[in-house]
Amino acid sequence: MAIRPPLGWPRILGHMPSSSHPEVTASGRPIVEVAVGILIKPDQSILLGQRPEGKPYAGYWEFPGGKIEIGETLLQALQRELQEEINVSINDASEFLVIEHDYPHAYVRLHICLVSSWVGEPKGLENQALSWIFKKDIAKPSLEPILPATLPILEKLNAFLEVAK
Ligand SMILES: Nc1nc2c([nH]c(=O)n2[C@H]2C[C@H](O)[C@@H](COP(=O)(O)OP(=O)(O)OP(=O)(O)O)O2)c(=O)[nH]1
Repeated sequence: MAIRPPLGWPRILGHMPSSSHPEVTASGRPIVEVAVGILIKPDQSILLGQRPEGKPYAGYWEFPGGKIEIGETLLQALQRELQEEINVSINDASEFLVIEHDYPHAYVRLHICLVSSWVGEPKGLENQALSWIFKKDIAKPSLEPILPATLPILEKLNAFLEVAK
């Protein structure tokens, strides 16, 4: 797993990570670019959702988000995924982390964004369960199982919130 901060990237999330010729790993696997949103309330609780039936790792907890389509900016992909999955609309987000993970089903690059303001009450439009996690539980939520690449995000977020307080 590789973790790197998105230093020097435009804060407006205006870049287009997906292309018709995706980047490939050293072993030739295409890199799937994914937009991930961490909804965070003023009390610093955050939203997790359970992956719906029919997807790889169904039932695992994750942050809302999904694959970035060709020609979409990161912000556009995040706006679309949050609307489709949890019925909220957003105008802005800030990049937090980029993480890559090699799953059996795909090699993914997660563009993780913090979302502190949205319109609408989050609701699982794909029949998925949603759960708010209190700040004190972010490092080790009691929800199980959690997607392998999502666990280090929770640890990084917890460390970030500790430093930022
Ligand atoms: N949304 C999301 N995806 C994550 C997280 N952690 C993690 O490893 N992933 C992986 C799982 C998937 O391989 C990939 C997201 O793809 P997806 O299958 O959910 O995307 P999608 O909603 O566009 O799905 P579809 O159109 O193929 O049905 O990223 C996370 O916290 N949130």
